[in-house]
Amino acid sequence: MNFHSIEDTYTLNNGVEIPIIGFGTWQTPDGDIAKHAVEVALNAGYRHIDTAAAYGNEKSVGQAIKKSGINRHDLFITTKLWNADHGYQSTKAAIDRSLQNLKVDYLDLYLIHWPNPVAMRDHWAEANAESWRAMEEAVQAGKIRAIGVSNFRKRHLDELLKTAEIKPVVNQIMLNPSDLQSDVVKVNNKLGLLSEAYSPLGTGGLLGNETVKEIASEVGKSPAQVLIRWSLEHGFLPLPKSVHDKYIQANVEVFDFNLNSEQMNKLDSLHGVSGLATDPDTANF
Ligand SMILES: NC(=O)C1=CN([C@@H]2O[C@H](COP(=O)(O)OP(=O)(O)OC[C@H]3O[C@@H](n4cnc5c(N)ncnc54)[C@H](OP(=O)(O)O)[C@@H]3O)[C@@H](O)[C@H]2O)C=CC1
Ligand SMILES: O=C1CO[C@H](CO)[C@@H](O)[C@@H]1O
Repeated sequence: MNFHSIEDTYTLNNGVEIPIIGFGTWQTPDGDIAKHAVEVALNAGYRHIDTAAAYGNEKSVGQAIKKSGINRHDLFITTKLWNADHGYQSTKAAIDRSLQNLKVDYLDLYLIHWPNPVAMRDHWAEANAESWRAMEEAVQAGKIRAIGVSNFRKRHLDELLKTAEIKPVVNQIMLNPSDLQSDVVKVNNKLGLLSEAYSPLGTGGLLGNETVKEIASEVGKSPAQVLIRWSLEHGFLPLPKSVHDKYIQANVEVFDFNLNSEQMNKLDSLHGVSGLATDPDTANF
């Protein structure tokens, strides 16, 4: 893939442009830490922030965005519907709550966080369909520009598409050399969904891997930069998270090198070294 800068975008299947790297915020504590991290990210050139109601930091993300003075239209903000809020009425309320927390008039992308919460296990398909209907209405009302899913597998997508009038644009899944999830990526591609790569660094667990370190020294970059570049080379959209200024900055300095096919193959063969994606049908939340 031929990317040149953090300003490059992918085009979603509804025509909306999405910046090719998003700033992750899971486990970024609400308050000063989240505000500072987002501020540093925006200064470093990130324009795409990935948060979720479940991360508990939407308010701080919103405050940092406001303080930055960056034009709202130059930002891309994603948040997600938490498991407790599935269903038509609850989803409507959850969307309004996220808008209120973030202090924005619209969201760029809103995702169903998990397809099969424990509390919905006997009626997950109906719950997703109802949540989706509320999300579609929010699109019609101008509250959301694009809607998508996260942690969905083929069966969840097939069910959703039976009733969806607006097609999902994104499936955000765990994607890194430890789990390529080729079956899910294949389905995403077939359906025209962009694969967003969460935990691109294996939540930090891949950074000490010998193969990753060896390739990092071959190309003169850090392990994190190699993993983020790996994601882009695959056509995924990586969402690296950090609360440290120097890492936040370094994680977007990935446009001055490439990985050759031998290096990509070596990384692709690291299956399981840092765990596998959680099965959404048995996940305990
Ligand atoms: N939809 C979903 O279900 C999920 C979505 N996500 C999204 O994806 C994002 C990223 O995934 P996440 O699992 O958080 O983790 P990442 O794979 O992005 O790894 C983050 C970890 O790596 C460390 N780190 C980051 N950059 C560097 C660097 N350059 N050098 C050394 N260490 C570094 C961070 O430390 P430190 O912060 O201390 O700097 C942190 O411990 C999330 O924040 C969230 O937005 C994640 C999980 C599930
Ligand atoms: O985004 C996420 C971060 O971690 C959570 C677990 O604690 C997940 O539920 C969720 O997918």
